[in-house]
Amino acid sequence: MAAFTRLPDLALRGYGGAVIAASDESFAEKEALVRPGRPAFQAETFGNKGQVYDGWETRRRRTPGHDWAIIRLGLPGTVRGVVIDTAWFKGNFPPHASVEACEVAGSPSPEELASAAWVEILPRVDLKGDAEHHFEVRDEGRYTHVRLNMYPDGGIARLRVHGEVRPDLSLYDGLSLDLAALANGAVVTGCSNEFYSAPHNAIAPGLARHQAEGWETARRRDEGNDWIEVRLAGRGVIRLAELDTTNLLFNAPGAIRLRGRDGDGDWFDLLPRTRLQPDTPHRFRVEEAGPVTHVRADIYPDGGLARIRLHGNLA
Ligand SMILES: NC(=O)NC(NC(N)=O)C(=O)[O-]
Repeated sequence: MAAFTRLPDLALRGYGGAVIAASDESFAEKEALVRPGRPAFQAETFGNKGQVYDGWETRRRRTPGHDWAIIRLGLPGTVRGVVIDTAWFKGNFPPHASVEACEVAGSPSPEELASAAWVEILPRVDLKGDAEHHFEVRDEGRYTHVRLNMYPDGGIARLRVHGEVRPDLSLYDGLSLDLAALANGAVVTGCSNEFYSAPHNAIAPGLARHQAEGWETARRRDEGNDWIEVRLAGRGVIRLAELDTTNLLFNAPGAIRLRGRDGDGDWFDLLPRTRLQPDTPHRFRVEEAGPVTHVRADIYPDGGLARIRLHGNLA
């Protein structure tokens, strides 16, 4: 698997991504492109529009041109790689695709985006049927939207746009914010175990609807404890910690300890070892702590967290 897939998928529906326009979606809906999870398939499930696919599928073109879809990134940022997945599209995959990107502030309509300064971040590539294609992107731009082009027509199950989140934090000037939020530019820099679900889930937007939408570790069989480390959105002072064990009923940690460090400095306590309850959104004030750039949460002994939110102010 390409290294860039460790980075968050900026287009993911759960991160606020949306497919806002497409040239055509006669056979299967464009929204599927940014759905989480592997594409599903059941043979010979014919509806009134043909075989049912978990993906975006256009009609067979009878005119020149090509099909395209515009995706608003939920998290604007720099793209390091894209995954174009033609899963289950075997006799109807597009033989070629390309990806463009643009940066437009605010909330532009699809019509307004037509005249944006689109940059080709992935030149036309060859595609196979029923395959996950990984393409590295070498472009330092910050983008808010991407346009997936397929030549000439066909079906693509998923588009993943992995990269580094680059939010516009000027909106928060003078205000407090969640310094640990992925959407604000925080990133998980390490964790002890991610057997069941990814640590980035713990700093994702919104609430976890079930256990798999949080971070969950395997059962520990030694004397140690699990932990997660986050590089904050910026250097800041934390005032309030929200430590959410929602959906962890029989596997919530028994306790948690929060420590912070400022750059390369030593770790110091933000929250001493504190008891946790299962399936509970705990809130704790953080008193008298100096500015930090990184936070480490130690959970005892294992389990995971649905969410970790660290509200405060940029220093
Ligand atoms: N059997 C098919 O999948 N046919 C086609 N697509 C759908 N969805 O039925 C097609 O023509 O590309």
